[in-house]
Amino acid sequence: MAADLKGKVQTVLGCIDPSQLGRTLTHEHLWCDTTPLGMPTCPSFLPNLKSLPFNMQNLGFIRQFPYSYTPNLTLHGEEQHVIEELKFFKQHGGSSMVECTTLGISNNVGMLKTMAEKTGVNIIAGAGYYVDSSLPPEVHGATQEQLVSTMVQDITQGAAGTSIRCGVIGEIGTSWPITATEKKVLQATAAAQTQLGCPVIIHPGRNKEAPAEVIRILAEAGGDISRTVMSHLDRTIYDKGELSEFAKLGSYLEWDLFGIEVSYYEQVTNLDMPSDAQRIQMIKHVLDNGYEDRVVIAHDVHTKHRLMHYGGHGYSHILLNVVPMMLARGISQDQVDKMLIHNPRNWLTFK
Ligand SMILES: CCC(=O)NCCS(=O)(=O)O
Repeated sequence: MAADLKGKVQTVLGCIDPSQLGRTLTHEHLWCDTTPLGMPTCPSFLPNLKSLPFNMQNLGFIRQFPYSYTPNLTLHGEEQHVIEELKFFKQHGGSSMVECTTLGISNNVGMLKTMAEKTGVNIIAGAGYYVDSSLPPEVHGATQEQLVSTMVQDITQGAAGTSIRCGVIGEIGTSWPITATEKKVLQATAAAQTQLGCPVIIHPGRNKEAPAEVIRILAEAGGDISRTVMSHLDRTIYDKGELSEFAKLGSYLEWDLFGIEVSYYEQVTNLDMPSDAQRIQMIKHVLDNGYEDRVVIAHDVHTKHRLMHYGGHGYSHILLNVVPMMLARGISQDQVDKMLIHNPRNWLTFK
C-alpha cells in the first residue's frame, strides 16, 4: 500500500480529500484516438465516408455509423471544445471525471493536466493497457512483473516520464475471448492493486460471459473485486436475471454509454444498443435489488460526434437530462446522489 495515498483521491493536479470530489462521472475520455482499433465493415450503400466533411448534411450517416467515419475516431485537436464542455459541466453542477484512456488509444496525462488547470474540474487519469489489438509489441513481450512495475510507477511517481500521477488503473481493455496478453495484464492489474490499494476499472469484451470471466481472473490473482468497476454493462448484459447473477460477484456496476440513442450497434450488429430509458430500467432493477451502493454512471464520450460542438449530447447530458428522467421513473434523489457522488468517492479513495 502507498502510505501517502491512503484515504486520498489522486487527480492529475495532486491528491485531494475525497469530500472534494462532488458529482463524478466515472468513465470518460477527453483526449483519445481509437483509430488503431480498425473499423467495422459498413454497408455498401454508404457514400465513401472517409472523404466526407463533418457537417450537418452528413451527421445522419455519422450518427448511424460512427465507427465507419475515420475523422470521428479521434478527439485529438479538439481540446478547446473539450475545455469549453468541461466548463459547461462545472457550471451545471459537475465536479470530477475519471479519464479512462490507457495505452493503445493515445493517453496523454500532460493534456489532462492542462485541461484540469484551465477548467477546475478534478480529472483522475487511468494507468494501464487497452485491448490486445491496440497494444504495441513491447506489451505483448513484457513480463507480468514489468507491467506491474509500470502501473505502480504511473500511480506513485508519474506517467509517461512526467511527474503527473494516475489515480486509477484502467480502463483495462479485454476482448472476447480474452487473449493471453489481456490475461497477463489482468493478473498484473490485480498485483498492482494489491500493492497500492487503488481503484480499478475494466472494459469487458462484447459477450455476456465476459464480465464474470474477468472477475474470475482478477479474483484468482488476488484483486479486490469490491474496488473494481465493470464498465459497459449497457451493451454486455441485457437480461435482468443475468444482471442479478453478475451483481452478486461484488464489483461496481457501470452504465456508461448514456447519450447513445441509436439502437443499431455497429460493433456487434446482432445486438441492440439500449436507449437511455432502457439503461435506467436496468439500473432501477439493480437498485430495487439492494445494489444502490454499487452503481456508477457515465457517457464514455470517445468520438467527436458525441461532443456538443459536433451536435452531440456532451459530458453534461447525465446531469441535465438523465437525472430528471431517473427521478421521474421512481429513482430517489438519495439514490442519484449515491451513483454520482458517494459511490465514485468510495471507489476512488485509496485504501
Ligand atoms: C475507447 C472507448 C471505448 O472503446 N468504449 C467502448 C465502446 S463499446 O465497446 O461499449 O461500444
